[in-house]
Amino acid sequence: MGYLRRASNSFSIPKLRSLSAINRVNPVESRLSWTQFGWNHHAFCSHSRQNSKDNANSIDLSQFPTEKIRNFSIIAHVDHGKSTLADRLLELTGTIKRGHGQPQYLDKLQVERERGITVKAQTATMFYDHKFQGANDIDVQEPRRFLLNLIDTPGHVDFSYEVSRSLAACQGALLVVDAAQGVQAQTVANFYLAFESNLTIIPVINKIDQPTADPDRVKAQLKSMFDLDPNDALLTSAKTGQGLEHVLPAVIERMPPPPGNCNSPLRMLLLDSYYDEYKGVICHVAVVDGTLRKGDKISSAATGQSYEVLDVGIMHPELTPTGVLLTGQVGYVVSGMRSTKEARVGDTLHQSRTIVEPLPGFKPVKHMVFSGVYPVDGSDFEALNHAIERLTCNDASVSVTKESSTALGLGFRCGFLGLLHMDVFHQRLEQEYGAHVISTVPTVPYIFEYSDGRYVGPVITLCSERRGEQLEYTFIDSQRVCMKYRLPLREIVVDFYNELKSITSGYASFDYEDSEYQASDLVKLDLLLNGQPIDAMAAIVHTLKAQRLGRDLVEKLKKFIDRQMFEITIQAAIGSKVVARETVSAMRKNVLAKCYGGDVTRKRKLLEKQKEGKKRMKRVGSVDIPQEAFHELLKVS
Ligand SMILES: Nc1nc2c(ncn2[C@@H]2O[C@H](COP(=O)(O)OP(=O)(O)OP(=O)(O)O)[C@@H](O)[C@H]2O)c(=O)[nH]1
Repeated sequence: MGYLRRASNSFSIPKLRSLSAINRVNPVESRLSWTQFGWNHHAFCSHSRQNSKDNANSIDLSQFPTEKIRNFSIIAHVDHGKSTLADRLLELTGTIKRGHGQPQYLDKLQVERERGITVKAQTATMFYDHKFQGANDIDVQEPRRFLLNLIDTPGHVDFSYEVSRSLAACQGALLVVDAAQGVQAQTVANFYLAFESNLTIIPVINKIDQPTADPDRVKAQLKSMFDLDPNDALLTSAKTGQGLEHVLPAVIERMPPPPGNCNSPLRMLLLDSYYDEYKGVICHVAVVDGTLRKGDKISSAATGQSYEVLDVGIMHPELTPTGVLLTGQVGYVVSGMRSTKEARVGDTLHQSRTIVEPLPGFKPVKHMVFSGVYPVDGSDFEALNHAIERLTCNDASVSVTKESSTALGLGFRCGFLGLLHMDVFHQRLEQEYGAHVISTVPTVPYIFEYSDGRYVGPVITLCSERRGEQLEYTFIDSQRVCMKYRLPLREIVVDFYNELKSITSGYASFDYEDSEYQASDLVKLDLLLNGQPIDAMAAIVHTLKAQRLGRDLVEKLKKFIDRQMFEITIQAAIGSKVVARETVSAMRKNVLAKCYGGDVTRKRKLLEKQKEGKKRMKRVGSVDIPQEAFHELLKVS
């Protein structure tokens, strides 16, 4: 079994800062005396999905002061069952109909459904009636209705920015772990994200219906890695429904309510946004202090611009207007913002003409992979510009700057959090905006790590071949090991993950984070066509690998270039030194075809003239490089 996790000082194991204490601290315990209550509860369906539309404006949020609100996230490694668990909780509370025919309800994007992964965090508001019960069964109180905001987050490392932003609106997190697979890379990473945000963490061991489920082993891992009390773990099967009745009561009883002050001036955190053709930018917000009402005039702390609140409501799970959002509530606001530059994720929105201390916002994104994005057809530049504008409104973690290339024309240099993120971005551009793009070789620095038992040898070899430096080697249990490496990003950016998966039969998982820059023996490898450098194909490579890579690149490029009437040279060069060369020979026109017999001098003259002409063509001739060449070369370099 394999396991791979990130090389990070801040995430190194063991890192056990009184976790048990944190998990038990409930800031409002004394106020509500919750600790005296045991388990007992009933799920009352309060608002069905159908109703949510009919009940627009009829949901009275004033019934929900902060002590009746819980904001929590579901975090986990990829495929451990977050979205399925979210579905079940939405059904349990009547927020969506049971058997709504659309599994992973909160995975709304086409790309999420096609790939079966969560890419965007999604919030849904649920209502749940809960009965607190005392130590003896007679002491049961009347059910109280709670407003629960559930945020389903992505599991893949490339979208961890989504997770960290979502956690800013939460006071607790359900840490879902697959009962058979146990703790994996993103379990660790997400645990620490939640832990560092001071959230109350409830471990949920899911998929206990599987024949290979081993909840006791997972409990032991949770204890040894995170110091989480095994008795606090909930055992569930989001598939069969087993154990789910304990989840929301645990959320209500163990997690604290949001801490804000309803009497303070309004402060809300802009969590996310997306563009709607009719309404303009729709912002997802968490009201930290005060109250927001439809018609209010609000301002952005970042830009100073003011807006009128045109619509406000909750995601129940679709947009459901409520006319108001109170302290601690999470919802949406439409305020006539027209562009992404106005809706800045992490911004503080407040009542106009009121001075407030801006909220801390979010850590700036660190882009790991940069790649050029160009329209396939140069005349589509403006359309691509528009599409990227709209898409970045919904994906604040992409950086975009305009750039131009002699080979590809006008385009954009985009920064991504990883290759999957880059891939998903391209797919969304195509699916949601019909844009066809060419992307250039990804460039930039990375860092990561992993582990495994049986497969340790090949993994170590792979890392050494990729110029990795081992930093740590720890056993998680008898079958799993966690290895930390420092690797040049360039070495893992293209096919490292695939190779890792293949040499470990898919068992290894890995995570990474950036490390500081390091001095290295690097050169710029240029590709030249007829002596002209193709800037979009230039690469920074390690000196030791430059020659081999140069040879691979020119050989590969040769396959994509059609023969012309003139000879084409393809070269790889470091500065003025050519390290590899290939020639695409010219098609030869038979200029002597019409010379029947004739004297030798005339034939020679014709051949000389042809040679001259070809030289000229070679000088002025331009060579078409098909777009597949860019994709194929990306795989080589
Ligand atoms: N046997 C079993 N399968 C489950 C259970 N919960 C989820 N699954 C399956 O596990 C797979 C992954 O579930 P998801 O809910 O998409 O996992 P996720 O954690 O949201 O995945 P990402 O969004 O990609 O991070 C799906 O095929 C589910 O049907 C469970 O309790 N038991």
